[in-house]
Amino acid sequence: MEYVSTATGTTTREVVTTPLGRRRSDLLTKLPAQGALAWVRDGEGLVGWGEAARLEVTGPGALDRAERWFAQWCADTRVDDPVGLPGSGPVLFGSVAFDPERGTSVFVVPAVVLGRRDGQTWVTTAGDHGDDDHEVTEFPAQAADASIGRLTYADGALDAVTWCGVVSEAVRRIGAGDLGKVVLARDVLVTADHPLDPRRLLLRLAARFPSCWTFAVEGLIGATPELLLRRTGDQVGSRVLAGTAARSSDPAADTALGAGLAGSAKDHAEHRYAIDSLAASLRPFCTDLDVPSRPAVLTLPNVRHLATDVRGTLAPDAPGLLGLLAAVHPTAAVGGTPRAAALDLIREIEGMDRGRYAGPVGWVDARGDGEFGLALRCAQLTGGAGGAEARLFAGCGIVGDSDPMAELAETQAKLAAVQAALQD
Ligand SMILES: C=C(O[C@H]1C=CC=C(C(=O)O)[C@@H]1O)C(=O)O
Repeated sequence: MEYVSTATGTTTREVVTTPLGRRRSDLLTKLPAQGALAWVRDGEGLVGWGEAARLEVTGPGALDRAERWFAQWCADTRVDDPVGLPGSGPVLFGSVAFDPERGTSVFVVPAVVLGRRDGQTWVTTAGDHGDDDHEVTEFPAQAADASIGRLTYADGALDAVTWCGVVSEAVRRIGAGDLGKVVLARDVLVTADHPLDPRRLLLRLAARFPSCWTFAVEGLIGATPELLLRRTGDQVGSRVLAGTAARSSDPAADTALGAGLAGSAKDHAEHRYAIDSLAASLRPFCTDLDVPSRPAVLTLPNVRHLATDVRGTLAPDAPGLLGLLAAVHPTAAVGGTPRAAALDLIREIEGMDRGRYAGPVGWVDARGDGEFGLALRCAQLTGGAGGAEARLFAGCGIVGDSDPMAELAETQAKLAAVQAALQD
């Protein structure tokens, strides 16, 4: 497909997608260490680097502004895209602040994108970049096995005991009838002996969590099991998670933990809030929305979750993907119910700036197709270029019968996803 903008009549930029046939090499090994952008699941997806365009945005209407900005960028660009698949042609990577009105959301159109879908691989180049930007470097996959030495952990905003006190306060507020559910998170700080190469972390996360979406945008790196919204044409989908159980290395105990989750009234209540919030905010934009009545159990190496896959058909006048994200985020998987009361309580008692943790992260293309997950099970690399520091995050849904110690243990099980990928 090729189209030339007539919006300005002066097309100066060009985006060219070139098919590369059926290749099997690992997309993540092609990334440079600096400015790595990634959205990969089970060997397919997109990786990008370099910046043809960039937008940092904060304040009311941040996502709608980003949507208009990318639409204009595409309208002013000559596109040559013979591949014509979701993710080919111009692509915008985004990492949205948990609170887009107060935090900064980052959007990047990469200079180079390598994509793979249904076994087909392509490369897209954007803007007036020299050949150097298009050169594909190779991070040796074995380098992911290299040690980064000792890791030292420190408390983030709150120590564990204080955080349990915050959970108790939330339980009290829920008991008092102020709200039904709130998600509370904590952070821990980690310092390594050697620089934290994002590619090492990405490769290790992708290998351990092939069913999760391994992502990187602006130093926020993780493998999330939760898909907030996928749009393909007029089809929209979401994988809603809430309700968690730990795993055990003892098979009988592990089976019992899984059965306990499947039968847990507390976890089903937590899950229901998340499903209802997504369905209520998405339904007005859909001609039909299929919400299964009972969740499935999703098993990951470190935890199990209650999971529901929601599917719908968008109405012809539905907003674009970024506009839809603005409508549905935050669901009660990361915020709470009622939404406004939960966000107020988070601001009042959580004691931490979430930044882009628990915000939407993913990509959208010029057709409006794209995928955004929730930035969970992630680390924000904080040490700058060649840095060896990171901030890790985990949160839990709190309902009326939550036990603070059990919630602390749940954050530890969730943090273990990134910790295991960092460690030797
Ligand atoms: C907020 C997080 O998880 C959410 C997603 C799945 C299960 C959750 C839970 O059971 O509490 C949380 O809602 C996190 O991992 O930081």
